Amino acid sequence: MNGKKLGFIGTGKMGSSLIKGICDTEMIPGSEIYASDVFESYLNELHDEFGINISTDNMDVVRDTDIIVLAVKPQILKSVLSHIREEVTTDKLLISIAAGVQLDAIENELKPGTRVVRVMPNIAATVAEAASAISPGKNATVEDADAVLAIFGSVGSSLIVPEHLMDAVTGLSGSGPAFIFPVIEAMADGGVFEGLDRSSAIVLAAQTVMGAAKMVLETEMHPGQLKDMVTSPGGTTIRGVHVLEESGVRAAFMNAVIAASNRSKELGN
Ligand SMILES: NC(=O)C1=CN([C@@H]2O[C@H](COP(=O)(O)OP(=O)(O)OC[C@H]3O[C@@H](n4cnc5c(N)ncnc54)[C@H](O)[C@@H]3O)[C@@H](O)[C@H]2O)C=CC1
Ligand SMILES: O=C(O)[C@@H]1CCC=N1
Repeated sequence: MNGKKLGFIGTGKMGSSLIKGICDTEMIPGSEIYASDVFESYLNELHDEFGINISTDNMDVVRDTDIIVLAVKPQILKSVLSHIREEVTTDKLLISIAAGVQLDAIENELKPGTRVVRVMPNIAATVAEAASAISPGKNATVEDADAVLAIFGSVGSSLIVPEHLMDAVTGLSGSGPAFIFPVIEAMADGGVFEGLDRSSAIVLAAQTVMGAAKMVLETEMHPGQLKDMVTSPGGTTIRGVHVLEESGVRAAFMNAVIAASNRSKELGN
């Protein structure tokens, strides 16, 4: 980070997840992180746990830092931008993680030449396993894009996508953890139905999802090929796969991603 200070405006679920992930991985020490929120209790918790600098005034964060993550709800982003506009000089870099809000809508609220990068991370930043996609704005430099890739790469994986695909990313990996948590819960329910205790069932289900994901990422084999490795002819797994296919599970997951992407498009209008 070359001594650059990082700021967060908004320390709710996503802001605090990013701060926790970044502090835990020691990408940036808490003493170099500044955060503001309207709720003092969120700030105090983060200050006590990670030693970050806190304020209830967003202007303090803008003044004291070089890179500022906007982690407020899309619906209030515009009012936050208009409030901080005068302090956002061209030597600062703004990062928006707001779902749906397009780069030009952000840039238009700020002074000409302001450097903005749009990012869609996910909540797994809190355990340094986020999937993040990044789209640099028209004034962002290559160094800006690299810095943002490094920050979000420190709490998971990060890649660059053209901005028109950000809604797709939001539907897939931004919202995706909420599609997988119920899968883990439901698989554990199945285990409980068959007699396992709840906590063992949850550990077995969660580890199974993590192991399957790791195999996809590390072997680079097609998920279908990996599925075939588990399904013995006439065995147990194919019986379960048949039930899932009868339930239309693939279409349900596709439709969930499409619905969430469509909502992201709506938020941008
Ligand atoms: N929750 C998630 O999994 C993800 C959220 N996002 C995006 O992150 C952003 C934040 O979402 P969440 O953290 O889920 O929402 P949240 O509601 O948990 O956090 C928003 C925070 O902003 C604070 N806030 C409200 N008005 C403010 C103001 N004027 N100045 C400073 N802080 C203010 C709130 O007190 C709250 O702590 C949204 O734009 C969302 O689209 C992106 C990826 C994943
Ligand atoms: O549900 C939402 O709107 C936010 C954006 C992606 C994940 N959570």
